[in-house]
Amino acid sequence: MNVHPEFAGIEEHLDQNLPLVLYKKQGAKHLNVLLQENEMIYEVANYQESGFVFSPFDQSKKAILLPLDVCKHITIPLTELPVVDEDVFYTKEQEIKISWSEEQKNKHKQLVQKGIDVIKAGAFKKVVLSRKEVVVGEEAFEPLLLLKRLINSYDDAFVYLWYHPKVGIWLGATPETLLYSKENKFSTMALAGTLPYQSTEQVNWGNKELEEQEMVTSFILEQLSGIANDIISSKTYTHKAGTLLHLRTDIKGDLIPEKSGLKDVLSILHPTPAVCGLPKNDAKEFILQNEGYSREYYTGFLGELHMQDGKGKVISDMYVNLRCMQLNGNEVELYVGGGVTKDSDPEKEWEETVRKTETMKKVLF
Ligand SMILES: C=C(O[C@@H]1C=C(C(=O)O)C=C[C@H]1O)C(=O)O
Repeated sequence: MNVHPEFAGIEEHLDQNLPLVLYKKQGAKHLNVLLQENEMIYEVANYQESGFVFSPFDQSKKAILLPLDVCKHITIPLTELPVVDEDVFYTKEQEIKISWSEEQKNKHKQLVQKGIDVIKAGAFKKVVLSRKEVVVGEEAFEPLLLLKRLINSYDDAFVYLWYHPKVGIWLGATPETLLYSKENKFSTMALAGTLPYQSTEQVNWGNKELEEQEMVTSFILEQLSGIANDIISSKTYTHKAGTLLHLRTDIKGDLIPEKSGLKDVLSILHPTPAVCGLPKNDAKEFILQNEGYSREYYTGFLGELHMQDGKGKVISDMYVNLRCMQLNGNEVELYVGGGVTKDSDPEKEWEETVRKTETMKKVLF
């Protein structure tokens, strides 16, 4: 097997502390690489730029851009990535390391209970509540090795490694598209509701999951109705994401250029009730006041802004930053959450977050 000649350059780029992103789309056979040639931090100004966007959850904070005109852009066939130890499809069954305490568990359950109480009191209908879990390894984790394992494990996800010396290293394998657009055509999805995958996708979804996913679909349809034409939504179906199942509805249509640019569409959609809640502003306020930590880029979005696809067409292709982690030497911070409604059970919500950490933990050890 030939290792692609550019690969050494990527390692060197990381060693030189220069910004980069490496990413693979669902089912793709190649890795995209953008290597920024200086260490400046560029912010997205108006979403008319070209490059790779990395946006935080909290829109009052700026999104970062790796601008195409200061980046070297390479694509590497997956067959030419370096071989790693377990380089068959990564199916290793392993014991998942526990890295949470009873105290953290109780804290999260109390947060969920508070969410339920506020919903029952009529303040809002849904809120997505999350937490951060820290995993400590015996030695420093190797970002490129973790990326390779994520690629091997989650072919259906958008898998990435993003680095900026002023922000840090983030990695993830997200199942959720925020917005794809080509000319005036767009597509998005409503993804919510979670069950463990236990060797079948034929599962009976409960009312809680059906309702919380429906809220996401209705929100998206309602928000887009003023700025898009010919909106079509698919049937709601079960979508497998690693060891989890979600409910998913695909939505597509035509944007009305006079009514909305990409910036407007993104600010209308983000954060959707899949990661924030409903009504959006009340839920967001509750999150910022009560979660007790900063989500940073988790549940933000990331992806291509006005870049060429394989056929030379200019597209934008953004994903919600889920199943993600921040790497810092031998410490990894995992970010996980779940949707809370009046029918939520704090114990089950806790377990759901534990299962979500497994997506990342599987590739750490
Ligand atoms: C918030 C997360 O995931 C989101 C919440 C889901 C849920 O509440 O069931 C399902 C998929 C995602 O939209 C996460 O993975 O941390």
